[in-house]
Amino acid sequence: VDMAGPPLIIWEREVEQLLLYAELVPRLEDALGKFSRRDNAEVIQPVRTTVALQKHNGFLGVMPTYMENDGLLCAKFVCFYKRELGSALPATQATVVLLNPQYGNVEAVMDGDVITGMRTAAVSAVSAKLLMRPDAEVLAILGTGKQALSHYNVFTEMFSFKEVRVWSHRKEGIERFRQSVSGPVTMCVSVEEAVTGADVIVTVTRCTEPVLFGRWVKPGAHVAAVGACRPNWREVDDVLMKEAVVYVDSRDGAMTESGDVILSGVEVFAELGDVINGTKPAHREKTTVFKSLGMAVEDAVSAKLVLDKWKAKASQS
Ligand SMILES: NC(=O)C1=CN([C@@H]2O[C@H](COP(=O)(O)OP(=O)(O)OC[C@H]3O[C@@H](n4cnc5c(N)ncnc54)[C@H](O)[C@@H]3O)[C@@H](O)[C@H]2O)C=CC1
Ligand SMILES: O=C([O-])C1=[NH+]CCC1
Repeated sequence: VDMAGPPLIIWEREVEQLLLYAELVPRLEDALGKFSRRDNAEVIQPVRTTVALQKHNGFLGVMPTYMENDGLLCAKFVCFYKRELGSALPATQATVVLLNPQYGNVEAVMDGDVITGMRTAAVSAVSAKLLMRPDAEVLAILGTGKQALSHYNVFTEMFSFKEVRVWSHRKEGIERFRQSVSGPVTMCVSVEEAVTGADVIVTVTRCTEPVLFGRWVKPGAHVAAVGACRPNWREVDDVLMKEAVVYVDSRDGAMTESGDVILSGVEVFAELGDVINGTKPAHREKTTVFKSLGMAVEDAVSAKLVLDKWKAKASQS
């Protein structure tokens, strides 16, 4: 172990080349299951600490975790901002740090943007795998940013939808999105048009007020709600939250950070990890919402996968 040397630096392009959904998804399922077992000897993951960046209308989120049996000590620093509508600046910026749990030195510093994009989308895909109806045909994505793109990629890789619809508040956004994906998309000018009759709906906007309303959602649909990560931000309305069986990544995270959960007053039915562990049922036939906030264990197993693959590649050359 090189405790004195500088950490490895692995940046965006390399992370992009090394991370594959097919390898990431099973590791994320394992991490979600471990987290929900609440065994402190296995996983420690406190709710992330957020520091307000008042002048810049944003927050720094610090997301540490220790996964003892995996020998993983990791922290992500993620800044996220409430941007003006149409701002070209990114909504989030992230860096992941892997430490040696025995010695405490930093082993690797990695770009966290690709990891955040891919692990968030892959976890939403896991929620769909568990909670959507088996005959799901239509996917609707609200938003056309980074998360929209990663969600499109993993959902079309894992499932075969007959139609993928995309909505954004700006036409240019949808056009750009259409040009950056390899498969077909139906461009929608209104949210209602995009979600009516959809079997799976992904909300990946920067909205702080509801953009998806329950009255438009087909009974039995599955919604992965990914934006709105502050206790006073919303992306979906009370009608949808109350109609749905609500699943989350972390109960404590949702009760601390999710405006959609806190302000609608709904009861969280289960964590995704509970379903993976077989301790809570998957209500596929009902309308379901998976409220995602993002967890450190997801970043940790993603970063470990990147590091392992980086090392394997380095030893070959
Ligand atoms: N649950 C999780 O683990 C994570 C959640 N997020 C959240 O996901 C959301 C999307 O993130 P990115 O794709 O990186 O952002 P982005 O900035 O790349 O894309 C945001 C999208 O929202 C649209 N948008 C912006 N303001 C809007 C408004 N007022 N109404 C409707 N649409 C609006 C933009 O046109 C764009 O299509 C953010 O809220 C972010 O905080 C991000 C990372 C992880
Ligand atoms: O988990 C994550 O990286 C984030 N969740 C909300 C903004 C960033």
